[in-house]
Amino acid sequence: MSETVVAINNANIYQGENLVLENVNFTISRGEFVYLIGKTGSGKSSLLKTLYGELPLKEGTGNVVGFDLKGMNWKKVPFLRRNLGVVFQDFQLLTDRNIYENLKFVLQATGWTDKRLMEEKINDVLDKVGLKSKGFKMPFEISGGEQQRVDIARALLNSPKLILADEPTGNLDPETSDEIMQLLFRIVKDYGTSIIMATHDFMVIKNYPSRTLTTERGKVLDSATTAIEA
Ligand SMILES: Nc1ncnc2c1ncn2[C@@H]1O[C@H](COP(=O)(O)OP(=O)(O)OP(=O)(O)O)[C@@H](O)[C@H]1O
Repeated sequence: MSETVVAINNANIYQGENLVLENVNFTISRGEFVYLIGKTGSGKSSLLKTLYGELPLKEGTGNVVGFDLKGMNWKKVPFLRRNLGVVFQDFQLLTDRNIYENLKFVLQATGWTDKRLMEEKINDVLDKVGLKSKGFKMPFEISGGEQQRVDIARALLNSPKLILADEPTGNLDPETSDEIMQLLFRIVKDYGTSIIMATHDFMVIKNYPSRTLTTERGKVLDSATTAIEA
């Protein structure tokens, strides 16, 4: 039996008083890559926000990397986040320091203190994303694709079992998107990380087919259990 990293059962997802998604049910196993697609405003971000504790789960049950979402105390949310990697399209690096120092800043903010361990970890994640020799570069000295790689490196810092990626190829040209997709699929294969990636990029889905969750008319359809067109 493979390890379950996300289990959502009979969940209703709200934005304030508004019900956005109803009766959501899905599980994701270790090492699965799952797309999250759907029209603008159909609830993708709301679902991702629920998974990383930004929106409370009011109805139904949810477990993400061992954390119970239902009734989660806000004090626990940082611990959940430390066990997740989050990648956004509009991620901004701190412009006053190089890439290495940007990553060190994140480690320190999540409780790391040992200098040698931090150095090892930063070199490790930069190596994983193919930027080992670029740690000394300032943010303005690297390309959009490299910035996205740094964001993925940042997401890997705390060795998460699950990465949530919201449109990670949204601002990239097709060739650079392709490189980012290869990197994400390699992370899944090599480290058994699970990834949920929200996207509008159908070229990417065509070139890298995988299980797909679709938000549509207040429901989440799952290609693993429903016959839907991706
Ligand atoms: N902070 C908020 N407060 C109130 N309503 C919100 C908020 N954010 C989103 N909504 C509403 O919730 C619904 C779902 O929005 P959501 O952002 O989850 O959609 P989405 O599928 O991620 O869209 P996009 O593809 O544009 O990112 C929409 O009706 C939206 O207007």
